[in-house]
Amino acid sequence: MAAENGEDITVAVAQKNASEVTEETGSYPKDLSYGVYDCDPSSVDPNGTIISGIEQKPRIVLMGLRRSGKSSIQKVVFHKMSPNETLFLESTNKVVKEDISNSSFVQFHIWDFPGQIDFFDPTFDSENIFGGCGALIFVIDAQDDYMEALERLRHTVTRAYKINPRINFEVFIHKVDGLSEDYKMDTQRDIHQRATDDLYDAGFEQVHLSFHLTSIYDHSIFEAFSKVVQKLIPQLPTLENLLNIFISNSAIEKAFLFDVVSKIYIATDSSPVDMQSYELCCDMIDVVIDVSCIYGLMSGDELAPAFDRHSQASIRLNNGTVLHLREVNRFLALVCILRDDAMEKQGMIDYNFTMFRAGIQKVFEVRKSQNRKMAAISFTNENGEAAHC
Ligand SMILES: Nc1nc2c(ncn2[C@@H]2O[C@H](COP(=O)(O)OP(=O)(O)OP(=O)(O)O)[C@@H](O)[C@H]2O)c(=O)[nH]1
Repeated sequence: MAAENGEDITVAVAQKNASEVTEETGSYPKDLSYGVYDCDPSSVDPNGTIISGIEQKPRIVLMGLRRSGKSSIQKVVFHKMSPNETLFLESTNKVVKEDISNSSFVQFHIWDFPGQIDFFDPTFDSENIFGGCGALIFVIDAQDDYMEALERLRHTVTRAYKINPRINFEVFIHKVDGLSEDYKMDTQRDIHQRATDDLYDAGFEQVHLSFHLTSIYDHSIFEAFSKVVQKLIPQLPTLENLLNIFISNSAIEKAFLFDVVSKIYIATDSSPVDMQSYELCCDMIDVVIDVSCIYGLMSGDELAPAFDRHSQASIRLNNGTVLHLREVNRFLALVCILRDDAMEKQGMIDYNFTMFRAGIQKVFEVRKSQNRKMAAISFTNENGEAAHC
């Protein structure tokens, strides 16, 4: 098989029942998600049990001027829409609320707001919208004049901050595919400077904005979304720590923990992320799923998932690098980049991976039991009477 850059690669995909499968670890149950974000009395019963289906998930709000690209981002990242198809998307004229949780580990609600939303409209319930918001993504079209967008950004951020100072404010400087490298950097610097100056002048110098250069035509939008989602995962430092321990003991150069469906990485080790490595790992997931769909399913088994507990693959590039993928649970895959010679110690990698996987399972079990306890406490005060959060 030939890679885009002309490198020859060999693909070895271990499928169901393949003899190379070294250990049987089983998949985690679906409810080992990253947990309840805010304690909402309506989402737990008086016994403290989280009522399935209405579990409170982090909310991500997408805002920005009309045609800035909000709906396209959502469709490309979570619905596998091809970027060219977004040309035919109609303008959104009401809030579109979506629950991203059907088949993925990355679970949250995403609210896509129409471009010209009027904050003074009595139907715009700021308290409710910003009150339960985990991240506010403000999309700015970098190919357009952005002065109006900056004005709207200041207005949105100040209003949201007054209601909920815990919101993570993320600015997507979007559609940068049309800009040269130099112009991209200049635009980012300019937008950064103006946005922070505006907030300073408005007396909100304590508000922190994060900036991301994005485009739906490359992996930058997935990378930016990964960073947004990671901030909403309370267990992130533990996951990073586990990854650090795993790679340093297995002679691995870089490891990403991916949500397979969205290709968002929910954690990586502490070495810097370079876009090329991230793109390679994303492409590897596509290859594994495609090969699994074609050759991995047994006849009469068409409805079986392409990604399951036996999924693992190694792709050897001709520059001495190997990409190695392992299933962690039904939704998560570990994708590692390592040197060819490190693969000689496959037994050690397998053993460390089993430990890593068990560690991850424990992290989510602890989180789950903590959530249950919190929910129970919120329903009984010290006199044993029913109380509210
Ligand atoms: N070049 C380029 N065009 C993009 C990008 N993202 C979105 N677009 C285009 O921008 C246009 C507007 O996209 P939408 O997603 O409808 O914008 P929106 O912000 O949801 O618009 P409203 O619903 O009116 O608020 C579409 O034609 C998209 O194809 C990008 O990264 N690069």
